[in-house]
Amino acid sequence: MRYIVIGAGAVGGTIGARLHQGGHDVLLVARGAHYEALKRDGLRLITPESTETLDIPAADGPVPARDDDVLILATKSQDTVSALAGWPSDLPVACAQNGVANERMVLRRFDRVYGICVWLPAQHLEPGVVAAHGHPYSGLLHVGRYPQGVDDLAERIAGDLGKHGLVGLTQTDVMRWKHGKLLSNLGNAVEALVGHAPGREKVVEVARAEARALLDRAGIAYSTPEEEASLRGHQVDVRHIEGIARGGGSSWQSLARGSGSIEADYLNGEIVLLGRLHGVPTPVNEVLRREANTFAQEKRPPGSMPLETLQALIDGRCAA
Ligand SMILES: NC(=O)C1=CN([C@@H]2O[C@H](COP(=O)(O)OP(=O)(O)OC[C@H]3O[C@@H](n4cnc5c(N)ncnc54)[C@H](OP(=O)(O)O)[C@@H]3O)[C@@H](O)[C@H]2O)C=CC1
Ligand SMILES: CC(C)(CO)C(=O)C(=O)O
Repeated sequence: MRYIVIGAGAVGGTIGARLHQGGHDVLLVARGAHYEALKRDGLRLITPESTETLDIPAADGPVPARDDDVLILATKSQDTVSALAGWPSDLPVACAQNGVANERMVLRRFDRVYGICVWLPAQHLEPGVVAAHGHPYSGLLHVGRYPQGVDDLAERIAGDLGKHGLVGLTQTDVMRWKHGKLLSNLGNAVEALVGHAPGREKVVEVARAEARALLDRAGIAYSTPEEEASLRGHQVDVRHIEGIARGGGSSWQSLARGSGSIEADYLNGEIVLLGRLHGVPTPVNEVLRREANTFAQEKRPPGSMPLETLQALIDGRCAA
């Protein structure tokens, strides 16, 4: 089997590197300066244990497909549709992404779709260089067929992911795990806006409570942090890699790179969408979605909004 990792950034780069180290055939798909660096110098993976430069083939777009290809999609959700353009729709696609919208978007064009719930703290440091902060494993990945079930390919993908540096598990209800992860990722926008300001956890908790109430009302199941933690256990302890200040999670990194877009429409925005579908107001997640998008569009630095400003915007919206 050949794993084609589309979007070989923080998560995709780490997954591609770990699969390659586990002895699998891997192709990394990237673009711009990152692609040029991968092609010229290989992928440098920095972990708490070691730094290795891996010679993994790279491409900057679709290549002639093989029967045994599996696409691992690891772009931000806003790039899902464009990143898959040109890839044959008879290939299986596994979405190693946050949020719960990707699998459905992909299923419009591809009939074999898998969800991967990704617990893998990682950072795309510069072109060609990725850091994965988990120790002793870089990440825990739950794999399942979308919308539900486990088939032979899901077993194979989980097994292959688990061969080197990652923990791969199958789940018959992978979207339940991804909804649990979505609740956790509602904090991404808060971190991107106010950084690690003391007291920010209160805002995050209000956003999560708003979302949990909505998921309950909509009858959507989600894994709990306790369930997740009991599986993750000590397998993915986040270590500060010497000499690398982590900064923040994936949304924080989008702002730090000045990429002009952020995943908020698919994280807090997923709650806003669901609220609209069910006629339930979601003022807290609405403000977080809107402000994160504004920050990204205006290329404002991460963490530069005072917590008091964010709190006042939320209070104002809740009172309206
Ligand atoms: N980083 C983390 O710690 C974690 C992230 N996640 C989730 O994983 C997913 C990926 O996040 P992350 O790895 O952080 O994101 P990154 O931005 O680091 O990586 C995504 C990569 O996809 C590339 N890309 C986008 N469109 C295309 C395209 N058409 N062709 C080729 N490459 C493309 C981007 O290129 P460019 O830079 O040019 O846009 C970027 O290099 C997200 O859903 C995120 O929420 C989940 C758990 C942890
Ligand atoms: C919080 C974290 C790192 C968990 O893996 C994540 O999901 C993200 O950065 O988006």
